Amino acid sequence: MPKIHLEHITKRFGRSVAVDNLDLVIGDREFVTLLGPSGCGKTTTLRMIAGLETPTEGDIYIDDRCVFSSERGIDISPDKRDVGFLFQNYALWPHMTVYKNIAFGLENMKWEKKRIESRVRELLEMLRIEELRDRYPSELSGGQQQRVAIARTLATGPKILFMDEPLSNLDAKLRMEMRTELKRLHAETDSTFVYVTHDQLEAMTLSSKICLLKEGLLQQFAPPLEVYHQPTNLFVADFVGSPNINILEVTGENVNLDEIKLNHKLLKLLFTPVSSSITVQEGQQLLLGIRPEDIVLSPEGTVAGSIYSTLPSGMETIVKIDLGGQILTSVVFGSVDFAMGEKVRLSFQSDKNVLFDKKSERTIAIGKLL
Ligand SMILES: Nc1ncnc2c1ncn2[C@@H]1O[C@H](COP(=O)(O)OP(=O)(O)OP(=O)(O)O)[C@@H](O)[C@H]1O
Repeated sequence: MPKIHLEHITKRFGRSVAVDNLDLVIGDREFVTLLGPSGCGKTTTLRMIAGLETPTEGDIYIDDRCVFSSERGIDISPDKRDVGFLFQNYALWPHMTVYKNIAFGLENMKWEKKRIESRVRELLEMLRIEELRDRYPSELSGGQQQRVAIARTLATGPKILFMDEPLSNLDAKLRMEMRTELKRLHAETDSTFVYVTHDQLEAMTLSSKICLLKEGLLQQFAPPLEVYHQPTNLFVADFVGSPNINILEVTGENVNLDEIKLNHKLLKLLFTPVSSSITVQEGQQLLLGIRPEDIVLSPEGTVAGSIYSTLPSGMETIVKIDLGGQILTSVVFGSVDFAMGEKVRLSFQSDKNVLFDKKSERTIAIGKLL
């Protein structure tokens, strides 16, 4: 049964459209990330589902119950939607111990003392902070405070947990650690997680599904690897992945989904159109997307290029290759070193290269280069 259902949700602030006719079905116990550049409507979407913002148009259902309908005049308040929040500023009450901070909501709900004790113990254990139970927030590190805040939010067992950039105040190492914890936590609770971030890596690693927005418009709603390998358009392909996907201009007259010309070399294409209605016209301008990790440097490579620069970082090396004026980025596992200008040969190992129509920027086919 779908847990959250958005139908034709639009939010306008004056004349500007923050969210534009959004349809979304978030399944029970999913970990959905709202992803996109600053101002694309992520927070507004999250706040509308939570009941903190009123949509201009549309309907929202939670567990088949209508919690908002612009036409029918329904608007259920946040406290009656059975949801929990975890925001960037997760301020704990400074005069309360960790135990008290977590127990507070349960005391308000008039739970019995014994039941509260066992629930708090369970959460302290789940978040691995048992030894912190009698400390005050000022005696905790940022990461520890964040764990307590998560425990406090989870205490009442909300069906949906909303998180708006909850890790953005933490340093890189702690953020990584908390990502691991959040993913583990999601598996351990029965809650559906709706998470806002502009960090594509965070979205890729955490989510069961990514909802990628641009200027209030949904670009793609799919599992992370589908977004990565089968992007619906150029924006999506470019937004996920680091280093970014390579985009090459492909000369029109050589393209009919059979062959392309790349740096004077004809390459055979084994591509499958994303829809049966797609045809490529003679002379149509196309863009070819190749992920950096799919470029293999070897003497047997089919295409010739020269080294533009080499950036080793220990675990991997980013190698920039000049291909007749177009600079290609490739990632090689481990340390390699090339001289600037050195001649190399390369081939494309993946069957997930993407062909876009240059004008509409839509994906038209995915496949292999021979
Ligand atoms: N209360 C408001 N009044 C007017 N405009 C608003 C209001 N809240 C948001 N907006 C506008 O709506 C658009 C979407 O904002 P939103 O906060 O949802 O974006 P976001 O994707 O979460 O961005 P960020 O990553 O920067 O937080 C932006 O153009 C923003 O300026």
